[in-house]
Amino acid sequence: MLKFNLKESFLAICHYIGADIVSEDIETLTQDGQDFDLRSLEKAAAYCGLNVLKSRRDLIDLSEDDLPCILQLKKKHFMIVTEIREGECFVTSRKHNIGIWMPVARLANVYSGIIYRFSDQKEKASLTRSLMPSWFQEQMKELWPHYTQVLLATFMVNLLTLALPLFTNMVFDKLIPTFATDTLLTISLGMLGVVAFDFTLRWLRSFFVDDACRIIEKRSEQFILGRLVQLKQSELPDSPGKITHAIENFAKVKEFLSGTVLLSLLDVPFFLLFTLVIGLIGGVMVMVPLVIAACLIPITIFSYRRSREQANQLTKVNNAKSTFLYEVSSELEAIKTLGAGRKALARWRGLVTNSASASLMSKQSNVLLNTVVASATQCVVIGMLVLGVYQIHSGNISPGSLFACIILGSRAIAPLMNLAMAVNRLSFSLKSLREINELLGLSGEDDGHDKINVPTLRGFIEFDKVSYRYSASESEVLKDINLKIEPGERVAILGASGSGKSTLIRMLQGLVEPSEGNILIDGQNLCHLNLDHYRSHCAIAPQKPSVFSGTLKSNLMLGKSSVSTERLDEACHVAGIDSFVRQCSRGYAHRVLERGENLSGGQRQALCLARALLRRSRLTILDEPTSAYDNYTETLFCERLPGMMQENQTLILITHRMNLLQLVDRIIVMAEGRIIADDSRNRVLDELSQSSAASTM
Ligand SMILES: Nc1ncnc2c1ncn2[C@@H]1O[C@H](COP(=O)(O)OP(=O)(O)OP(=O)(O)O)[C@@H](O)[C@H]1O
Repeated sequence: MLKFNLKESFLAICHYIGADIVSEDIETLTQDGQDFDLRSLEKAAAYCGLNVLKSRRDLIDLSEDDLPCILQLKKKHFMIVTEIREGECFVTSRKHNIGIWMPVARLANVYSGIIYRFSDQKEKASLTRSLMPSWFQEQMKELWPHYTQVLLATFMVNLLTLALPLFTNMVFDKLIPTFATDTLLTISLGMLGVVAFDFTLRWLRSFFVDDACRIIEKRSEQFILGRLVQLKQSELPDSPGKITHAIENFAKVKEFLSGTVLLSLLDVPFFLLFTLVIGLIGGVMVMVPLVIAACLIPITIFSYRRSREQANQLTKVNNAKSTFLYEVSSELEAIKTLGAGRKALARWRGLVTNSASASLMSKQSNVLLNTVVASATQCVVIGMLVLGVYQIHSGNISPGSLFACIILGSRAIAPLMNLAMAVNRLSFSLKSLREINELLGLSGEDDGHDKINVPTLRGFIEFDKVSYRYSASESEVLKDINLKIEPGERVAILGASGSGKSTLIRMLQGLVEPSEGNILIDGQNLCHLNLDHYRSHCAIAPQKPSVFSGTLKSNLMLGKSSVSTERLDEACHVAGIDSFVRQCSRGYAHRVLERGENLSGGQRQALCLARALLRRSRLTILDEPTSAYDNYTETLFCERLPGMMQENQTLILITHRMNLLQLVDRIIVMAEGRIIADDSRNRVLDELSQSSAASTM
C-alpha cells in the first residue's frame, strides 16, 4: 500500500496541485529536527496559500470537494486520495506520480477516521469579504458567549442593587420601631454577603468585557491589515495619511466596547426595573424619576446629534492634520534643504488652529451636558423629598419607603445620566467604525469572481486593445495598446517621461485594471487570476525602491520564506550590492532603517534589484533598475545579468539608459500612451538614430 508520513503526504498533495514547495522549504519553515505535526503542516500549507482543515469524516462521505486530501491511517501512516468513484478511491504516490484504485472497504480497515483537507486561503478570505458590510457585527456575533456572560452579570448586579433600598425600608419601618437588634444583625450580615457578591460580579463583568475587547482587538486588527493588503490599489484613498488615520481611529471603537459607554448602554433597560420597584414601594413617587428621565431623553438625543456633527468636523480636520504630518515627517530633509520650514509651519498652524477649535467646541458642549446631567440626581432627591412629605402626610407611604425610593430613584436615573454623558464618545466611536467600514468596504482584488491559480507561469503576455485612464486624470494615459510578449523574450520599453510605461507595468501586475480591453497571461484573463498567486511568479524591481526597516536580508527576502546563501550572494553580485554587504560588519544582518534611510539611493535601488533577481521568476520586470547607478556599476550589471537569466525567463525592462539595451532583443517605444514602434532591438535603434539625425538636420 502507498503509505507515507504526514510530510511526504503533504508534498504529494503539493506535487499534485502544482504548488511550488520542496522538502528543503518545509525544513526551513518548520525548523528541521522537530516532528512534522499539525502546526508544521499548517505552516507549510500557508506557504503555498492553503488552509488545512483537520476533521473526522467517514470514507463514505468523501466528496469531490474534499480532494485532494490526506487520510490518517491507524498506525500513524498517511495516504493521499486524489480521485473517487463508486466505492473506490484513487491513492497516489508522489515519487512516481502513479497510483492505484483501492476499494473503500479495504481502505476502511486501515483508516483512522481523520482527514486533512486543504482549501485555498483566498476562498476563506473571500468568504470573510462577503460579510464585509457587517464584518464587525460578525465578530461581535462570535463573541456572543462573552457578552452573554456580561449581560448575565449586569442583570445580577442590577438585581442586587435592589437589596440596599429594601434593607433601608425594613430598618426604618420594622427594625427601628421594634428595636429588633438580632434581626438587624442577621440581615446586616446578609447585606455584607450581598456587597461581596456584588463586588465579585462587577469585577467579573469588567473582566468579561475586557476579555471580549481583547479578542475583538486582536481579530479586528489582523482583519484590517489583511483586508487592506487585498484592496484594489486604484480604489485606495490618495493619501496614506487618511488610511493610517482611519486605522488609528479604530481605537475609539475598542474604547467604546471596553469602556463605560457599553456598560451604561447595558444598564439602561434596568431603569424600567427600578421604576417598577419604586412604583410598588412608593406608588405615585415613581413620577419623579419618570419626569427627570423624560427631560434627559431629549437632552441626550440633542446632544448625540450635535456630537455627531462635531465628530464629523473633528475627523475632517484631524484627517488633514495626519495627512500633512505624514507628508512632512517623510519629507523632512527636502523641507529643510528647500527652506520650506516656515511655509510648512504656517500650514501646520492653520491645521492645528482648526483642530483645536473643533476639539474645544466638542469639549465645551460635553462639559455643559455633563453639568446639566449631573444635576439630575439632585433633582431626583429633591423631587422625591418634596413629594414624599405629602405622601407620608397623607399616609400613603412610610418614611422607610421614602428612603428606599430615594436610593432607587438615584440608581434608576444613573444609567440614563451615564448614557447622556457617553453619547459624545458613542458618536466618535460610530464615526470611526463608519470610516474604517468605508475603507475596508472598497473593492478587493479578488472580490466577486472565483479566481484561477496559475500552477506554473509560462510568461506569455498579451495586451488586447487595452486603454486606461486614472480616475484623477483627464484623458487616457494608455490608448488601445496591442502587444504580445512570448515566454523567454527580453523586451525593453522606451519612451519619454509620462508616456505610460510604468502604468503599463502596473497593469501587468494587476495593480490597476484596464478601463477597456483585456490583459491575458498564458491565455487567461488577468482579472480572473488569483493575483497573489500570479504575483508570486513575477519579480519586479520598481522605479521607486521600497525598503523597509529590518536587515539587508529581511529586505532581500521580502515575499520569500527561504533561499540559499549562494542564491542570495549571486543576486547581490549581479545587482552590484555585494561589495556593500561585504563592507558591513554584520553582512546581511546589517540594520536597515525605516524606508532605507541609512542607505544611499543607489544602494536602495540595488537592494530592490537584488530582491527581484533572487526570485528567479518566469516574469522579471525591471522599471528603470539602474537610474541611480553610476556608469561602472551599471556596466557590471549589464555584463552579469545574462549569466543569471535562464532561457525561459521573460524580461521586461523599462529604461532611459541606452547601455541597458544590450540586455534585450526587442524594443517597444511608447509615446503619449501609444505604442509607436515595436521591433527587434537593432531595427528600432536604427530607426531612432535616423529620426534623431533627421530632426537635427
Ligand atoms: N496615480 C496617478 N493618478 C493620476 N495620473 C497618474 C497617476 N500616475 C501616473 N499618472 C499619469 O499617467 C501618465 C503616465 O505616467 P507613467 O508613470 O506611466 O509614465 P512613465 O512613462 O512611466 O514616465 P517616467 O518615464 O517618467 O517614469 C502621466 O501623465 C502621469 O501624470
